[in-house]
Amino acid sequence: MKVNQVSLTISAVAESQYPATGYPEVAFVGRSNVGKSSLLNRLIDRKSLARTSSVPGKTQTLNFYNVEEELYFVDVPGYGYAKVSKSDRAKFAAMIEAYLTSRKQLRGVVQLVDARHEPSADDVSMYQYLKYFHLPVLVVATKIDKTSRAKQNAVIKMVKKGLDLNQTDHLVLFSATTGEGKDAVWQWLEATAEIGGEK
Ligand SMILES: Nc1nc2c(ncn2[C@@H]2O[C@H](COP(=O)(O)OP(=O)(O)OP(=O)(O)O)[C@@H](O)[C@H]2O)c(=O)[nH]1
Repeated sequence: MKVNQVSLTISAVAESQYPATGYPEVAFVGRSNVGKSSLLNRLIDRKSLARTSSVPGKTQTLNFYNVEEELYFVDVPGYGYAKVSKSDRAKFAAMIEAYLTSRKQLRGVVQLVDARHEPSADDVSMYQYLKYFHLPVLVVATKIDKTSRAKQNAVIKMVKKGLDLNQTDHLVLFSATTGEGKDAVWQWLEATAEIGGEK
Protein backbone atom coordinates (compact mmCIF):
# COMPACT_ATOMS: atom_id res chain seq x y z
CA MET A 1 0.00 0.00 0.00
CA LYS A 2 1.31 3.42 -0.90
CA VAL A 3 0.68 5.68 2.07
CA ASN A 4 -0.02 9.33 1.30
CA GLN A 5 -1.78 10.38 4.45
CA VAL A 6 -0.89 9.45 7.95
CA SER A 7 -1.22 11.30 11.20
CA LEU A 8 -0.99 10.69 14.90
CA THR A 9 -4.61 10.92 16.07
CA ILE A 10 -3.93 10.52 19.75
CA SER A 11 -1.42 9.34 22.30
CA ALA A 12 -3.93 7.75 24.63
CA VAL A 13 -3.56 6.97 28.29
CA ALA A 14 -7.19 5.94 28.83
CA GLU A 15 -9.84 4.03 26.93
CA SER A 16 -12.09 7.09 26.73
CA GLN A 17 -9.50 8.69 24.45
CA TYR A 18 -9.39 5.93 21.85
CA PRO A 19 -10.66 6.99 18.40
CA ALA A 20 -14.36 6.42 17.86
CA THR A 21 -14.20 6.19 14.07
CA GLY A 22 -14.42 2.39 13.95
CA TYR A 23 -11.61 1.83 11.43
CA PRO A 24 -9.88 -1.53 11.75
CA GLU A 25 -6.83 -1.47 13.99
CA VAL A 26 -3.58 -3.39 14.06
CA ALA A 27 -1.39 -3.19 17.15
CA PHE A 28 2.41 -3.31 17.16
CA VAL A 29 4.15 -4.85 20.15
CA GLY A 30 7.71 -5.73 21.03
CA ARG A 31 10.36 -5.33 23.64
CA SER A 32 11.84 -1.85 24.05
CA ASN A 33 14.41 -0.92 21.43
CA VAL A 34 13.51 -3.85 19.17
CA GLY A 35 12.92 -1.42 16.28
CA LYS A 36 9.17 -0.81 16.40
CA SER A 37 9.29 2.90 15.54
CA SER A 38 11.69 2.14 12.69
CA LEU A 39 9.29 -0.50 11.33
CA LEU A 40 6.34 1.90 11.52
CA ASN A 41 8.27 4.64 9.75
CA ARG A 42 9.40 2.25 7.02
CA LEU A 43 5.84 0.98 6.48
CA ILE A 44 4.53 4.49 5.92
CA ASP A 45 7.62 5.80 4.12
CA ARG A 46 8.27 8.51 6.65
CA LYS A 47 11.52 9.43 8.30
CA SER A 48 10.31 10.27 11.74
CA LEU A 49 6.57 10.19 12.24
CA ALA A 50 6.93 7.50 14.85
CA ARG A 51 9.80 8.78 16.93
CA THR A 52 12.85 6.56 17.00
CA SER A 53 15.36 6.99 19.74
CA SER A 54 18.33 5.34 21.30
CA VAL A 55 16.64 5.77 24.70
CA PRO A 56 14.62 2.60 25.26
CA GLY A 57 11.21 2.68 26.86
CA LYS A 58 10.30 6.17 25.75
CA THR A 59 6.92 5.34 24.29
CA GLN A 60 4.51 5.07 27.23
CA THR A 61 1.15 5.75 25.67
CA LEU A 62 -1.00 3.91 23.13
CA ASN A 63 -0.31 5.86 19.95
CA PHE A 64 -3.03 5.71 17.31
CA TYR A 65 -1.84 6.51 13.80
CA ASN A 66 -4.55 7.11 11.24
CA VAL A 67 -3.37 5.62 7.95
CA GLU A 68 -5.22 6.82 4.85
CA GLU A 69 -8.51 7.14 6.75
CA GLU A 70 -8.63 3.34 6.41
CA LEU A 71 -7.00 1.83 9.44
CA TYR A 72 -5.13 2.62 12.61
CA PHE A 73 -1.67 1.49 13.51
CA VAL A 74 -1.59 1.27 17.28
CA ASP A 75 1.89 1.59 18.72
CA VAL A 76 1.94 -0.21 22.07
CA PRO A 77 4.57 0.68 24.73
CA GLY A 78 7.65 -1.53 24.50
CA TYR A 79 7.88 -4.21 27.18
CA GLY A 80 10.81 -5.50 29.17
CA TYR A 81 12.50 -2.23 29.94
CA ALA A 82 14.02 -2.59 33.38
CA LYS A 83 14.20 1.11 34.23
CA VAL A 84 10.45 1.66 34.12
CA SER A 85 9.19 1.69 37.72
CA LYS A 86 7.10 -1.23 38.96
CA SER A 87 3.98 0.86 39.42
CA ASP A 88 4.33 2.42 35.96
CA ARG A 89 4.84 -0.99 34.47
CA ALA A 90 1.72 -2.32 36.17
CA LYS A 91 -0.23 0.68 34.90
CA PHE A 92 0.88 0.11 31.30
CA ALA A 93 0.24 -3.61 31.60
CA ALA A 94 -3.34 -2.96 32.69
CA MET A 95 -3.89 -0.50 29.86
CA ILE A 96 -2.43 -2.83 27.25
CA GLU A 97 -4.39 -5.77 28.57
CA ALA A 98 -7.64 -3.82 28.46
CA TYR A 99 -6.90 -2.72 24.92
CA LEU A 100 -5.87 -6.13 23.59
CA THR A 101 -8.72 -8.00 25.20
CA SER A 102 -11.68 -5.71 24.64
CA ARG A 103 -11.07 -3.52 21.61
CA LYS A 104 -13.63 -4.55 18.99
CA GLN A 105 -11.79 -2.96 16.05
CA LEU A 106 -8.55 -4.80 16.78
CA ARG A 107 -7.95 -7.21 13.89
CA GLY A 108 -4.50 -8.50 14.68
CA VAL A 109 -1.11 -7.84 16.22
CA VAL A 110 2.34 -7.44 14.75
CA GLN A 111 4.87 -8.74 17.26
CA LEU A 112 8.49 -7.76 16.71
CA VAL A 113 11.45 -9.83 17.78
CA ASP A 114 15.14 -9.25 17.20
CA ALA A 115 16.45 -11.51 14.43
CA ARG A 116 19.84 -11.76 16.13
CA HIS A 117 18.65 -13.30 19.37
CA GLU A 118 16.45 -16.11 20.57
CA PRO A 119 13.02 -14.80 21.60
CA SER A 120 13.24 -13.64 25.22
CA ALA A 121 10.99 -14.89 28.03
CA ASP A 122 8.98 -11.67 27.62
CA ASP A 123 8.60 -12.32 23.89
CA VAL A 124 7.34 -15.82 24.58
CA SER A 125 4.89 -14.61 27.25
CA MET A 126 3.54 -11.93 24.93
CA TYR A 127 3.03 -14.39 22.09
CA GLN A 128 1.28 -16.89 24.37
CA TYR A 129 -0.87 -14.10 25.73
CA LEU A 130 -1.95 -13.00 22.25
CA LYS A 131 -2.74 -16.58 21.33
CA TYR A 132 -4.74 -17.05 24.49
CA PHE A 133 -7.01 -14.26 23.28
CA HIS A 134 -7.11 -15.75 19.75
CA LEU A 135 -5.58 -12.70 18.12
CA PRO A 136 -4.00 -13.25 14.69
CA VAL A 137 -0.28 -12.50 14.98
CA LEU A 138 2.37 -11.58 12.44
CA VAL A 139 5.82 -12.12 13.89
CA VAL A 140 8.40 -9.76 12.42
CA ALA A 141 12.04 -10.65 12.99
CA THR A 142 13.68 -7.29 12.55
CA LYS A 143 17.24 -5.99 12.06
CA ILE A 144 17.74 -8.88 9.60
CA ASP A 145 20.31 -6.73 7.79
CA LYS A 146 22.63 -7.50 10.68
CA THR A 147 22.48 -11.23 9.86
CA SER A 148 24.16 -12.81 6.85
CA ARG A 149 21.94 -14.29 4.12
CA ALA A 150 23.39 -17.71 4.86
CA LYS A 151 22.01 -17.56 8.40
CA GLN A 152 18.45 -16.53 7.51
CA ASN A 153 17.06 -20.05 7.58
CA ALA A 154 18.57 -20.53 11.01
CA VAL A 155 16.84 -17.32 12.16
CA ILE A 156 13.48 -18.60 10.90
CA LYS A 157 13.98 -21.89 12.76
CA MET A 158 15.14 -20.16 15.94
CA VAL A 159 12.18 -17.77 16.08
CA LYS A 160 9.57 -20.40 15.19
CA LYS A 161 10.94 -22.78 17.78
CA GLY A 162 11.50 -20.12 20.46
CA LEU A 163 7.93 -18.83 20.24
CA ASP A 164 6.42 -22.21 19.39
CA LEU A 165 4.79 -20.41 16.48
CA ASN A 166 1.29 -21.49 15.65
CA GLN A 167 0.66 -22.93 12.13
CA THR A 168 -1.69 -20.11 11.24
CA ASP A 169 0.66 -17.27 12.17
CA HIS A 170 3.24 -15.95 9.75
CA LEU A 171 6.83 -14.87 10.19
CA VAL A 172 8.49 -12.15 8.13
CA LEU A 173 12.18 -11.28 8.11
CA PHE A 174 12.44 -7.51 8.09
CA SER A 175 14.91 -4.67 7.94
CA ALA A 176 14.02 -1.04 8.49
CA THR A 177 17.41 -0.18 7.04
CA THR A 178 16.99 -1.92 3.66
CA GLY A 179 13.19 -2.24 3.46
CA GLU A 180 13.39 -6.03 3.16
CA GLY A 181 10.11 -7.63 4.18
CA LYS A 182 8.07 -4.44 3.90
CA ASP A 183 5.78 -5.73 1.14
CA ALA A 184 5.16 -8.97 3.03
CA VAL A 185 4.18 -7.03 6.16
CA TRP A 186 1.78 -4.86 4.12
CA GLN A 187 0.23 -7.94 2.53
CA TRP A 188 -0.53 -9.34 5.95
CA LEU A 189 -1.84 -5.97 7.19
CA GLU A 190 -4.19 -5.57 4.24
CA ALA A 191 -5.49 -9.12 4.49
CA THR A 192 -5.91 -8.95 8.25
CA ALA A 193 -7.54 -5.53 8.35
CA GLU A 194 -9.50 -6.39 5.20
CA ILE A 195 -8.58 -3.21 3.40
CA GLY A 196 -7.72 -2.80 -0.25
CA GLY A 197 -5.01 -0.68 -1.77
CA GLU A 198 -2.52 -0.64 -4.58
CA LYS A 199 1.03 -1.78 -4.01
N1 LIG B 1 20.52 -2.19 11.50
C1 LIG B 1 19.25 -1.96 11.88
N2 LIG B 1 18.99 -1.15 12.94
C2 LIG B 1 17.70 -0.95 13.29
C3 LIG B 1 16.63 -1.56 12.60
N3 LIG B 1 15.47 -1.19 13.20
C4 LIG B 1 15.81 -0.37 14.22
N4 LIG B 1 17.15 -0.23 14.29
C5 LIG B 1 17.89 0.58 15.30
O1 LIG B 1 17.57 0.08 16.59
C6 LIG B 1 17.41 1.16 17.52
C7 LIG B 1 16.02 1.13 18.16
O2 LIG B 1 15.08 1.35 17.14
P1 LIG B 1 13.64 2.02 17.44
O3 LIG B 1 12.88 1.94 16.17
O4 LIG B 1 13.80 3.33 18.10
O5 LIG B 1 13.09 0.96 18.51
P2 LIG B 1 11.71 0.96 19.33
O6 LIG B 1 11.33 -0.45 19.43
O7 LIG B 1 10.74 1.89 18.70
O8 LIG B 1 12.16 1.49 20.73
P3 LIG B 1 11.25 2.05 21.95
O9 LIG B 1 10.95 3.49 21.60
O10 LIG B 1 12.15 1.89 23.09
O11 LIG B 1 10.04 1.18 22.04
C8 LIG B 1 17.70 2.45 16.74
O12 LIG B 1 19.05 2.79 16.93
C9 LIG B 1 17.45 2.03 15.30
O13 LIG B 1 18.19 2.79 14.37
C10 LIG B 1 16.93 -2.40 11.46
O14 LIG B 1 16.08 -3.01 10.80
N5 LIG B 1 18.27 -2.56 11.16
